[in-house]
Amino acid sequence: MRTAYSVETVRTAERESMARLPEGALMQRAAAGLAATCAELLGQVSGRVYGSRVVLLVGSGDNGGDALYAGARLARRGAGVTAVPLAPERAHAGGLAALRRAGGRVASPAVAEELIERADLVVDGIVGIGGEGGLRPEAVPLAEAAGRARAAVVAVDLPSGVDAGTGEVRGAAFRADVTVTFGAHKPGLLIDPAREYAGSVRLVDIGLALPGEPELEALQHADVARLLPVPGAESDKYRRGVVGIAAGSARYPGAAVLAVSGALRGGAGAVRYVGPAGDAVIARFPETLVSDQGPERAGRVQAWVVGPGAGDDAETVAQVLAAEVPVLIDADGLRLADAEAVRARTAPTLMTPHAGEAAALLGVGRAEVERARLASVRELARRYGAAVLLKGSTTLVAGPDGSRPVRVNSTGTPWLATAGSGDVLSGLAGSLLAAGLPAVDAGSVGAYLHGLAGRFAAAGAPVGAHDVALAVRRAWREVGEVHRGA
Ligand SMILES: NC(=O)C1=CN([C@@H]2O[C@H](COP(=O)(O)OP(=O)(O)OC[C@H]3O[C@@H](n4cnc5c(N)ncnc54)[C@H](OP(=O)(O)O)[C@@H]3O)[C@@H](O)[C@H]2O)[C@@H](O)CC1
Ligand SMILES: Nc1ncnc2c1ncn2[C@@H]1O[C@H](COP(=O)(O)OP(=O)(O)O)[C@@H](O)[C@H]1O
Ligand SMILES: [K+]
Repeated sequence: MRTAYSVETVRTAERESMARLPEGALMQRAAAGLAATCAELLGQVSGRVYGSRVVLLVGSGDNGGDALYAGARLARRGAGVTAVPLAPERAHAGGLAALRRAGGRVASPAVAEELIERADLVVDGIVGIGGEGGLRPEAVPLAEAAGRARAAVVAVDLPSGVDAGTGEVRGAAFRADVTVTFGAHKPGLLIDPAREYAGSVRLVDIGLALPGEPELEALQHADVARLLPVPGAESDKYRRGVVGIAAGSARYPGAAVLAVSGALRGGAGAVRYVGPAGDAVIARFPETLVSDQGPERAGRVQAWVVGPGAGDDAETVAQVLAAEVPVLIDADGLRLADAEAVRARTAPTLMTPHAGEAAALLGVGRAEVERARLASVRELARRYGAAVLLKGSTTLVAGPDGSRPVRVNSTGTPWLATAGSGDVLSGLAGSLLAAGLPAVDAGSVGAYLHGLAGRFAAAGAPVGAHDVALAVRRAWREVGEVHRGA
């Protein structure tokens, strides 16, 4: 499990470690890790460290201190290192002295853009977890120059300008090729839009003992492998779970077919389809149990999926919400569901909106949800008393009370932004619910497999939702391998 901790938790751990260690020890560990990554990148960009040109952009806090000490290490290896302190009188004094002792130079912000243009490596040490608000105006031209330059850009702890705790980006921010972060991932490094600014993220262990719960957790292969439902010798199709799919309409029969295609690959022993698209479903998947009697009379299921392509069929949604089994609500179902009925449910509920649907439920604009995904998913979970999976470039899954930790999915690909791929996900996650997974696990395991399947199906070229459904089996096998190997 990969985790991310809030700034507050990291600060507490930092204080505890500092009390035990000699002064400056944490910063030296951070700087050593940072310098190692810088040296590696210089090797890639200019073939060597010796003789390469490095520019340090230095703010007035410890983030700048990290950059200066790392710069001193590079200067000792023969790099030409120039520091540009944005507020020279307040730059980290020990760091500046160390850089000078190692042969590094110090330049005025007036020449920063020129230096950046000629650099092999730019180190963004302007601001880290002490940052508030967006990048300050004087730093904006530097971020733009770094974006234009051919130099590799390394961010210290975080790209300056992004919000460490939420992943929000207000205005300009540095775009890094690599971010070297210390002690723990910060939530912003795993959540868009900030995640995109961070490039690839490397964690340097500086020996922090992190107490308390993480803010975010990301499942990895081994975690998913442990959660996958696998039939035992005594299993039969009913014991494996029956998932009911109440989806599709005369207008959107394809949504039903796609939800069923996901459900057939999610571990339930049988898929029951209820709705007006039975003929289309059977034509594609003869193994489906089809009924046109409505959810109440369709026969037993262990979980329902309701909503994909459902049009305006509010009665079906109401019937599903009244069932005493886990329910996944997606797409039109989210619009048609009565909020009181959702809150009154006693069995688990998993809602799976994309940003637009989440915005409609919260009564805000879509951009607001995309800007603040973590707060949005938590707020929805709290309001509905339901687990919520917020889809999109970063998929987040929050438990019913929106508390910590929220799961973040790391496997997706933008190729998944294709019509109907959400329907596949709802069938898949619903099937996992029917197989007995708790709502947050069903959502996060579903998103994990779906993301991996999207990668396999796409392999660098466009895909349709159907291709994603087909690739779920490969994703499952790949994850399962870890388990068998363990
Ligand atoms: N956690 C750990 O264990 C360890 C942490 N370490 C490192 O310490 C870093 C945290 O250091 P920190 O607390 O000194 O804050 P930091 O991020 O340098 O920024 C504060 C300064 O920036 C300024 N400033 C504020 N907002 C701004 C903005 N929007 N745009 C521009 N400037 C802005 C503000 O200046 P002022 O308001 O005074 O002008 C303030 O003085 C952390 O990220 C990591 O790198 C490691 O050394 C080892 C162990
Ligand atoms: N930029 C992106 N990066 C990664 N995954 C994405 C991106 N955009 C969309 N997705 C994923 O694609 C799927 C789209 O679902 P949804 O928006 O419901 O589409 P539809 O309604 O057409 O099925 C979701 O799983 C979502 O997380
Ligand atoms: K930074």
